[in-house]
Amino acid sequence: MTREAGAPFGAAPPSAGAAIVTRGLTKRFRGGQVAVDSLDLDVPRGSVYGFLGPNGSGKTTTIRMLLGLVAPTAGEHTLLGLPLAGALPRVGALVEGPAFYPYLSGEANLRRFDAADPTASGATVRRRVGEALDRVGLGAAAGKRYRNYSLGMRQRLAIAAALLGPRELLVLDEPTNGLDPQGTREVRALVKEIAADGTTVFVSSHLLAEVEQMCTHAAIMSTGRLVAQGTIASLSGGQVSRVRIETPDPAGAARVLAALGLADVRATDAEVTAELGGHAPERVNAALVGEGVAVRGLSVVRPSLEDVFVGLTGEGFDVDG
Ligand SMILES: Nc1ncnc2c1ncn2[C@@H]1O[C@H](COP(=O)(O)OP(=O)(O)OP(=O)(O)O)[C@@H](O)[C@H]1O
Repeated sequence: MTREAGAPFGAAPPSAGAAIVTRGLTKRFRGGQVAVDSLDLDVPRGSVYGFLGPNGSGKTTTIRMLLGLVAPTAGEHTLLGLPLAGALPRVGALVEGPAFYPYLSGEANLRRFDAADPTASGATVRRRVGEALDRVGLGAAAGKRYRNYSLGMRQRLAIAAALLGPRELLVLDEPTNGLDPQGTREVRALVKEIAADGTTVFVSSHLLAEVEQMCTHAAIMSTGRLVAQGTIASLSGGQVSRVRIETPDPAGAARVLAALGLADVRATDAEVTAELGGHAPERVNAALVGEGVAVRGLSVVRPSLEDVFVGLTGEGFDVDG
């Protein structure tokens, strides 16, 4: 690939508003295993971008390449439209969380953490630590010892450590992993708050439901390859919605749906489903009732990211969380 003067890449120029762009990003470990295979990511600014894939699909390796912690075998990337060195001061990251001292307070831990950063100014540390603690909702617990923090508070402190400077992009590797349900809720809410303040958040997860709840966009990884990316709505919209009718008269309902022109009508003992297509559910209901078919329930089943993932890869997925 030839590099044009002034342009980060010679081919497929990234959009101006991109927070992260990768082109052909590849990592092959010694021994020949390809952990990440020619990855082309486009992460828009302002998005909460879910980087979704089962364990071992290459998420952590990608994040480590994005942050310069491991060298790519091939490919290129920019953060905030800049090469890595220029961008990193504006990027906060949580990868394999920082180790905190259990006997020190949250505030003292952040001060120690900040002191280890040669680019951080000692003159502003008090203010920056205070602001980071407030931002993650730990202002009132700043003086409490770390060992007395709940799991959610510990993870929020780790995120505070990533927010000790002004950040335009926050990269979080599986931030809810190992948390209890309360901690998980706290971290998800915090991610949304940080994004609402205008920071782009790139967050990896192996949990589909989590990405659907928390993110505006997603990329789906499978064994090192990107199988889809886009807004959550566009990813789910690639598959068709179905209407489901609960009825004591499935045969009658199936006839009405077929007569209306709905495709793929399937009847069981107590319900009928069909592809909704462009039909309005209320009209389907009216037609059924008009034809004397008793309707106990009518619902529209929208495809989830799980359906998309299974359709694209044939693999199952963790759906809890
Ligand atoms: N240093 C390494 N040397 C050799 N292989 C590695 C190394 N690091 C990761 N791998 C392999 O690369 C593949 C991708 O791993 P990676 O950790 O990036 O996946 P992941 O999606 O983040 O999964 P997890 O959530 O389990 O960390 C895996 O098969 C892993 O075993």
